[in-house]
Amino acid sequence: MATSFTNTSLRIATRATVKRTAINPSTSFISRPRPSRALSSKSFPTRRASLHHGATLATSSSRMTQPQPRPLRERPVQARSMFIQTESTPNEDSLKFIPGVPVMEEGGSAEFLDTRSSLASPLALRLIGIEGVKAIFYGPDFITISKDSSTAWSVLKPEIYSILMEFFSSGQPLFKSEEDRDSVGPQDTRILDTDSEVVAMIKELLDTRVRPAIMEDGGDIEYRGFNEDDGVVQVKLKGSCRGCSSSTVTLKSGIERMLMHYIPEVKGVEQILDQEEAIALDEFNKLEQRLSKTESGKQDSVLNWSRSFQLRFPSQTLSKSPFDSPCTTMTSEVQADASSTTAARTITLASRSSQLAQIQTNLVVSALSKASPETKFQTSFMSTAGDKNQSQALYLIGGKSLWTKELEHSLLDGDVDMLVHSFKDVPTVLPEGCEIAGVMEREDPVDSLVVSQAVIDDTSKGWKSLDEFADGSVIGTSSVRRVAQLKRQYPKLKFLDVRGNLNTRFAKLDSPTSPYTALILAKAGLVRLGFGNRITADLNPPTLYHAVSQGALAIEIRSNDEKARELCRVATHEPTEWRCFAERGMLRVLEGGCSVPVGVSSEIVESSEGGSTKKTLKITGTVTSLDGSQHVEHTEITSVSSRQEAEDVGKKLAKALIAKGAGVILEEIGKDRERRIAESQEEEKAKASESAPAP
Ligand SMILES: NCc1[nH]cc(CCC(=O)O)c1CC(=O)O
Repeated sequence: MATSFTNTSLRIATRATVKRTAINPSTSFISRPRPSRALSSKSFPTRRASLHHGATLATSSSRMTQPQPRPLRERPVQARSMFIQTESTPNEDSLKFIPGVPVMEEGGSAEFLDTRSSLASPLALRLIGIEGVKAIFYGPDFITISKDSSTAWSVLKPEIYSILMEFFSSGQPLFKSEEDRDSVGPQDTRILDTDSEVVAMIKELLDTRVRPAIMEDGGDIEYRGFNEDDGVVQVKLKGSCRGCSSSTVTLKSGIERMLMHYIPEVKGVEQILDQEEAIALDEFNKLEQRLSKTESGKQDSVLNWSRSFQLRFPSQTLSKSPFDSPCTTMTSEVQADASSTTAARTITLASRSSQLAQIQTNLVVSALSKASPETKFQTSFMSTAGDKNQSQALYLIGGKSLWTKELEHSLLDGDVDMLVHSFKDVPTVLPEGCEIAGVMEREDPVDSLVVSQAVIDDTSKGWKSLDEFADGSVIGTSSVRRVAQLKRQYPKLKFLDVRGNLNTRFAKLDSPTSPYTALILAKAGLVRLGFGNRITADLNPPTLYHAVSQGALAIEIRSNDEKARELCRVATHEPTEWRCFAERGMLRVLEGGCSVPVGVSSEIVESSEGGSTKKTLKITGTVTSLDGSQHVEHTEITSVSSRQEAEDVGKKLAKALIAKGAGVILEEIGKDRERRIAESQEEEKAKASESAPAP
């Protein structure tokens, strides 16, 4: 990373918490019409096995001692459905390509550093043949490609995309033969009969705890040995971690501490470096020393920086979770003083790193660029608490700012300038210093029913609406709002949580062992991701009132950023803005986040009245008890002439709902949530004491 310090994108290059992707809508995403079926009926095995001592460790390890026969099979053909996503890694010269289909289907990983090793895999061979490509790494569902720093991604990407598309749509196997696959895959963490208990535990921890987190950032770690005399574990960092300076910090503060915590015999972790990595690291250390000596305000001629710098290492890295994504929690940050402004300011838009969030951010960028062609925009993606916690019910994690908190930190720190959110995920109360300055035109805000393909194809069923579903049919949704409203009208239906991105959800829906008859999802997300053709029916009010601000995108800025506010204003769709502010006004009074069963529907009707246009807001709000037994509904119809007035109508609506009994329903829900949170905390505590290290 040291070489990238020489330009003005200093903060970009060094903040690993912020993932950046250059804006180039035509190449960032390559999309084609979706097929009528889900991409893959196979969901990835999760490797986040929980770690217990003794017995559990032994049983889960035996799985690894007896490798299963793994027949080489044709890959499913994805001819019409390729959608390749890229994700930046903490290493500027490594990029994660996510084809949306499994890569290493049986788990594991493989790395190719030259033509010779690439002979095992036709895909790797083609990729390594691209001039400027230095290494290829296969993960479970991604391919990390590393380049030399003198070649730009913009030069490499088109060819990489076309090779990946061609390969994944051909149905060819990833490896030439089974032996080839076995020869490249990591054998390192397979637990052998000859391994001591300590080594088995190290391998288990690396495999179940460290590896999945590192893979998030496009890298991998390999176990290389354990010295019983001095207690040092040797590892090798691969993929995007190869030659990346922040991975050294990760190694020391994260992996080492964790291994030492669980295994008292471990006294340290040491990285095995290739020669060129050793040189790069040495350079980094020198630079780091130089930086810490640089005094405030002094000119640093070598790097041409004009301001003061701070070198900050996070002081506390392992407060709660023993190990999280290495580069989001443990990284060295070099930060330039943010006040070094230039005439042409580049506006950085940030969002979550999900595919939908990236698409939405790009939509906003193109709207802003249209409104202000002379302004430069770039994007930055990061994962949030909501993304990381995929297992717990949303209802229980509950924190209203699940999807926005980390992003808001970056905004307030001045690392980014605009946050792009699904408006429905934005809490009604924003942090001090932040505000919503832009609202883009809304997609259809309704929820849609997506019936499983098997049920549609089954001639004895062929159900296309909730009315037709047999008693006991299971609907997949994690939204208490949807469950509450539908329980009330369809007591025959059952509801089951479903999480993950849309591909994962469709895979769950269409799996042969699927418990679900159908899913209910926001139409806007389906449409934006190109899954519109999977919609079986829309569920309009009064069957189902949608979530507050559903289908709209909001741009959040720092309140003191006039330039950003001005840009947002031009790109704002006023009717959407007013409707959403009215809906949020209601929710704010009801004090609910997206996890309370509050539904809404709104419209603004324009009419001419004596030469001027009159805008009439019609808004209906609903509050339903969790079991569907109680339900209140109220409608306001008022003429409005500003966003503020619209918001006030929403507040008035909320008060009317409370007067009709909504307050009692919400209070009961609040109590229920507290009880369930307490229960799940008890469970966690019990689990934690079970798995605590032996004294
Ligand atoms: N809570 C998840 C969420 N947040 C935003 C959307 C996409 C739809 C939108 O922009 O409102 C979704 C998916 C869903 O509810 O199905």
